[in-house]
Amino acid sequence: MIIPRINIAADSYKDDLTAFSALPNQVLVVPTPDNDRLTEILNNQHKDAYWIQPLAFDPQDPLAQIHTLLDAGADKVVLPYAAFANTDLESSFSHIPQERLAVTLTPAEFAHLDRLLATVSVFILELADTSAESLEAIKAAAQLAQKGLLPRGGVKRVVASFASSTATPGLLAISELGRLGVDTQLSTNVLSTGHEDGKLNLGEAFMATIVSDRPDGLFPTIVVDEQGISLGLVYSSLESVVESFRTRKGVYFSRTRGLWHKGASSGSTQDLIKVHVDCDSDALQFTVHQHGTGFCHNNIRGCFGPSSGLAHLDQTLKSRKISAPAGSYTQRLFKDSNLVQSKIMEEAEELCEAKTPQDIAWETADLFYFALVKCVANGVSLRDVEQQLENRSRKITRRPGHAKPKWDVSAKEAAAAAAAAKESAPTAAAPAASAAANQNGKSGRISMKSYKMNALSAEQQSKLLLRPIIQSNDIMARVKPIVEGVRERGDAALIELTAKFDGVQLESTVISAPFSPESMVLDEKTRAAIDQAYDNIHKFHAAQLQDKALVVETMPGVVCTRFARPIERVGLYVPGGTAVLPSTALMLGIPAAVAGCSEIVIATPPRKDGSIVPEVMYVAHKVGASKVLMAGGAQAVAAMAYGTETCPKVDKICGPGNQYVTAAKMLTQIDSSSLVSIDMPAGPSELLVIADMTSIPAYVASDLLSQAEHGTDSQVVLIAVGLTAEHLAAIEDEVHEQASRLPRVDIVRESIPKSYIIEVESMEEAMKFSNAYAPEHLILHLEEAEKHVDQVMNAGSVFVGHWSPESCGDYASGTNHTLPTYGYARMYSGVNTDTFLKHITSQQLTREGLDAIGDTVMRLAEIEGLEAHRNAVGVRIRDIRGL
Ligand SMILES: NC(=O)c1ccc[n+]([C@@H]2O[C@H](COP(=O)([O-])OP(=O)(O)OC[C@H]3O[C@@H](n4cnc5c(N)ncnc54)[C@H](O)[C@@H]3O)[C@@H](O)[C@H]2O)c1
Ligand SMILES: N[C@H](CO)Cc1c[nH]c[nH+]1
Repeated sequence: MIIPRINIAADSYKDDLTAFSALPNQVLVVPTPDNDRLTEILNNQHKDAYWIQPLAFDPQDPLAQIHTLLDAGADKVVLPYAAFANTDLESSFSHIPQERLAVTLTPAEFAHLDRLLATVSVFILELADTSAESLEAIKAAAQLAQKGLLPRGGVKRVVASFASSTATPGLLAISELGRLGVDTQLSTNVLSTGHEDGKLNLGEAFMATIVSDRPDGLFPTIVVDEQGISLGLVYSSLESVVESFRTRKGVYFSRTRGLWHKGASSGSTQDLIKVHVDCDSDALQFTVHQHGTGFCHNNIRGCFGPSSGLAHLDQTLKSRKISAPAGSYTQRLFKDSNLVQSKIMEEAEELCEAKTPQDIAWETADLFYFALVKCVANGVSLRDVEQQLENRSRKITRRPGHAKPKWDVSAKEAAAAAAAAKESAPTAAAPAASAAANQNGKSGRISMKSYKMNALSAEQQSKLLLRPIIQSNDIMARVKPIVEGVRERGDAALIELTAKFDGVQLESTVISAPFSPESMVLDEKTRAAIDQAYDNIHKFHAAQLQDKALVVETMPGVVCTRFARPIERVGLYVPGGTAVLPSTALMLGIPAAVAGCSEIVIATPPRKDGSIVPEVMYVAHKVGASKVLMAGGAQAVAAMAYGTETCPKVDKICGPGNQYVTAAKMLTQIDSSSLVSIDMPAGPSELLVIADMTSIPAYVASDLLSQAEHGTDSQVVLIAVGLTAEHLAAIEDEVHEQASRLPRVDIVRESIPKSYIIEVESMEEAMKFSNAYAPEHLILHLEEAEKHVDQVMNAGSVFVGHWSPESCGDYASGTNHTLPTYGYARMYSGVNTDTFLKHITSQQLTREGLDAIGDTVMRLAEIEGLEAHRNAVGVRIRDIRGL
């Protein structure tokens, strides 16, 4: 093997680095370790395996300089024997891995080689000539040094170094050294990638130590890409290697075509990165950067098939960056760095929360995907990332590796434990202590972002209308196998998924009516509250029922009718993930019962003990549900959509839920084999408050927080109409103070930063923004609030004036709380009695009526070319008119 010695003090050093970069190692000779050129070379993230040979060290602290060089990415530091001569090797060098140190020895110092065997891995023997005497000396040294393997694998190396051009060895001498297992180090002054007088050709010198074991004298050559992934197997000849070093391209020897410049005709050329020789010096490995479609003539990347895993993802993303299909998710990610950032944070959090091996693999895959999107979007390849890892592995001084305080979970847990201990102490001040404990070690003000409408561009205003990002593609990918599992394997899948996601091992999945009294035992106060809520909600929803048919005589003798019929079988999803919501059972069950649905199935996640909360069971009983399905999430929706052995298939699924529930509703709705419809895509709760100077800060803040506490994805918005700075500050103070006292402060700490305040000058501006946002809930904290209801065009439900907290609508006033979110209030109504009805129309015509309308129908049928339609009227008209 040839090892070029590059003097980086020379003017030609950059050209030399490039010309000899394909060799596995280079020795860089530098005047001192702290050399600017060297720093620049080592700062390049694609460091080569450089052996750094400083000619002079700081005598005060040579070890510190060696550490610095190794940490900076030097593969080895080359020291003169003098550095080891009068030192206790054990105490000075044992902390430096042997494979990171090389020593230069003059002929007079060869005898000391023995002493260094446990400290260095490379012995560079300086030779004045290639005389038989010199070769004999180096042979003896080699026999001594090459005994045994290095502790971490690999072998010790002996290198013959020829200092001056007068002593340049010929190819024969290099070959002879190679047979002894000795590498040859040569100054770049005596090497050339071309053919220059008085210089050795690099390719020829390189090949001098390599011996083919084939009758045709060729060298099997494995071609790999930058990541070491095999592209194919080819053959090299002396001539092709010489040409490859000269052009720094992939050049091989084709047994049919001779010298083969890869890609010359196809365009799939290769930049040469490295040439390695195998351990017994009879085969080569070319590392290349492959251009074009790939290496293989079958138009794929490699002859052994396409790449897989991260390398495949890296290539796919790179090609998508050039030509992603318009509107594709990846294209959206490339354009929206905020979206990528949000996804990385989201996936990192999910990975931290993942517990099972399957979930950890899933979340890691998600995180890798978005991280790689960020890399590719910014021109960073997977190889660059791997290079960073390799660079880090070269450091010998380790960082402590502590997490930043913001992410230090142990510190947070310690703080939470301290706060909890303080809370339980008899002298602790209850509210403050509970706030500290509830914050789970987090501190800092809980505040919404703030904007002034007149400072925002139209584009910025539109961005504010978007809800916190929900990645439907991702969620869909997770939900699909769940839905398919339940469709194909019914109850068995349901039981498995409930164990996985809800941590409950169920024996059976459904409770059938009549429900046992023990399952719905409630204290009096709770029962009375549910009863009163039930009565009000029932009253309001019963009033919506039009039990009389609509009858209109559109022309004399032409009577059109519309009448309602209940949807027979309905499935009601009652969320139960982060909060148990019997109120949702009321909001869905009552209109279904009022509408007259004959089969009502209520699905809700079971508690850890495998039971359903008695409040939900009591509501199920009151609304006449036939079954309670003990399942949550996508699996519950799938069970109701397709039916299982125990869960009846329903015709419509209603109810809110998290993103898995919503995605499953949408998936099953578009599957025509399920024949199921849904109410609407109801997602994370949201609220918009419009407040003027008559608003009461504590009330405004309490309303905002009432929805912010639902989930981390909830969003609340405050439109401040002409508020003074003091008034606004009072609301913000209330938000922080009230939030800090909430048991669900952890959720609020995540949802409030996704929420915002927007200051406007007038009510017109406020209403315009609110209608564009189309909130699920709208609260008017305004003077004479009722006068503004007329201007509300888009909202799920409106709460008018200071005395109408949104919570009343959530529970008991009578209106429904299952409402459209994400802006769907532009086109959807909240759940109501009609949700559980379908309308059928009918008509009856008299003889006179048909006579009067007949010509119109026949003409229109004629225009559409539908003769049978025309004839159905014509055949009767002929009788009526006696034609
Ligand atoms: N718009 C409305 O009218 C309205 C009303 C009430 C509640 N909500 C909303 O409903 C939502 C309720 O969400 P929730 O999570 O508390 O309860 P949920 O019942 O909707 O979801 C819980 C279920 O999600 C599934 N799940 C959890 N992690 C999963 C994962 N990693 N993969 C697959 N499935 C998983 C589990 O099966 C679990 O049973 C909240 O966003 C709330 O704001 C909306
Ligand atoms: N606010 C929710 C609708 O977005 C419903 C609810 C249930 N319990 C309390 N609130």
